[in-house]
Amino acid sequence: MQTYDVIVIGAGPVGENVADRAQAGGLSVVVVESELVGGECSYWACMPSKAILRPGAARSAAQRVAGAAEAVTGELDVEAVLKRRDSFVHDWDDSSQVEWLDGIGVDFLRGHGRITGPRRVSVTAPDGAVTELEANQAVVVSTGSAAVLPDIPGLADVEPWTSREATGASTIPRRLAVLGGGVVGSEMATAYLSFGTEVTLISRTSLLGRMEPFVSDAVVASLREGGATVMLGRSLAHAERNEAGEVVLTLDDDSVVVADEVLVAIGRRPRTEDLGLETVGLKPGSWLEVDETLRVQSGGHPLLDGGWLYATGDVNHRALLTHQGKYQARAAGDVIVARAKSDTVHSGEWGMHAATADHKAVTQVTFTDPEVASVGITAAEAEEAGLNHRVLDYDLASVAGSSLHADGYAGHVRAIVDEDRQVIVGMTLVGQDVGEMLQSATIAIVGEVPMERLWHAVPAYPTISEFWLRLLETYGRPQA
Ligand SMILES: Cc1cc2nc3c(=O)[nH]c(=O)nc-3n(C[C@H](O)[C@H](O)[C@H](O)COP(=O)(O)OP(=O)(O)OC[C@H]3O[C@@H](n4cnc5c(N)ncnc54)[C@H](O)[C@@H]3O)c2cc1C
Ligand SMILES: NC(=O)c1ccc[n+]([C@@H]2O[C@H](COP(=O)([O-])OP(=O)(O)OC[C@H]3O[C@@H](n4cnc5c(N)ncnc54)[C@H](O)[C@@H]3O)[C@@H](O)[C@H]2O)c1
Repeated sequence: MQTYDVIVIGAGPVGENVADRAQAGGLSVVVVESELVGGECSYWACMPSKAILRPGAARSAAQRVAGAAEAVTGELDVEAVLKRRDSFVHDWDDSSQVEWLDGIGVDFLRGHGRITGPRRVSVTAPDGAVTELEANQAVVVSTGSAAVLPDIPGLADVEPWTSREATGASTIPRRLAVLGGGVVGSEMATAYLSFGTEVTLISRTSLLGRMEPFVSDAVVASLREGGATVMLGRSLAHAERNEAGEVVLTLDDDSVVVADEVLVAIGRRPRTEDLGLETVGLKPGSWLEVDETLRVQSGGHPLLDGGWLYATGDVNHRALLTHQGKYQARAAGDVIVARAKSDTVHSGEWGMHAATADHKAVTQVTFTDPEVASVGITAAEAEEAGLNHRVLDYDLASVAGSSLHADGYAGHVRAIVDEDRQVIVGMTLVGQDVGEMLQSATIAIVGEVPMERLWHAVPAYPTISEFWLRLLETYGRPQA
């Protein structure tokens, strides 16, 4: 039995950050990882997906500026794109990340971690060796999530791609069908379209359905303009591979889509099935519900007494995004230290040990073309919450900076204002390169900057950020 103050199961971006904060606070920490240190994000998600999206975005950006367009006339060099992707994923080798853990004084065990009882974890190494661990202070579950594969007749037999195969491909199919119009489906449709693949995107609903409605309209229009077939309001009924090796998908209206591969991107499930949750009164395979300090809700179960179990990142289902998970990790690592030292815990709204932004200011950039950037709530969510609010809309094409940025720039911004407090509580932008403008809205929301004060935050001319001024003009000058 080896004893540490903190045991972290899962060394994705989130687990790594919990370990870093707890260690920096003077606690002894061990991290357990069954695959690669760096997790899904580094090797099969954020980094490779953005690496394969960026060349298409760079080409389109040049093609939208007369003068530059004439200099960019060819197709993407897909081999070079994939080579650049491989450099971002370090050829799926995590030695630099393992070295980093070592450098910060965190111990590392490669193997599958399972909880065996209160504060106890058993680790089975790839060679079958078992190490038993005990935590003085906390066990933190940061095991992330995996792609959901629906139980649709024939689908498993066609060996569908998940996001792992889509982001890690070494050869590009001529035809790709994409099932699911969420973030993964929309981004991968965009990337493969840029490679010259014939893309068919099948979605039950509009695309990126939880966002403002104008988002789907813009992304669907641009995918179609780029040559993709986008089928909305359709689901998959049956799949098979024919003798020629093609994937034949039959949809609910009996229409048929034929492709070389099918990517299934219909959401995520928590990686908690084989984690020993049953040994502490929790349900295997469930998301781990946490309080504001990321401590797993005990539901009164005596085995969780003392609040020793934490869950950070995708596995707690608060916001399945790397940056939100890392934000939780900083709070969790610090609060474990505070509790260990009997220091004050700041768990109130916006306290340093509370993950308040998970409810009020989740940020997300979807790297479709046009990009989508969102923070806080949508108009529909404000309505649902019964908030006294006002919706401000502005056409980004009418901003001087955007017309300089790209010929025929198309885009839209919507802000949601809490009228009782006169502060912005949500913003969504669609348009080329809007991702880099999101942080200004995030600061306005988290800082609860009054509309009246925002008039003094003067955007530089001629930048796209002048949309701020246009939104304020739409809202109206403060009355004397
Ligand atoms: C295609 C795709 C693109 C994405 N792009 C973005 C993006 O651009 N921006 C963004 O913010 N988010 C993006 N995401 C989401 C992002 O990948 C996740 O939110 C993030 O990886 C969550 O981090 P995590 O540390 O919680 O989990 P993970 O990254 O999943 O890491 C969990 C780790 O735990 C390990 N593990 C699991 N079970 C055990 C066990 N029992 N014992 C030991 N180890 C275990 C796993 O091997 C894994 O390494 C994307 C997701 C996908 C699928
Ligand atoms: N740029 C980014 O920030 C980024 C990129 C990729 C992924 N991610 C994260 O990864 C997570 C997973 O992405 P995702 O796209 O897999 O999930 P998602 O939840 O974004 O979208 C899943 C889509 O599939 C649909 N769907 C569900 N069941 C279906 C079924 N049986 N048949 C057809 N459609 C079905 C849903 O209606 C939804 O539109 C997201 O929550 C996101 O936060 C983020």
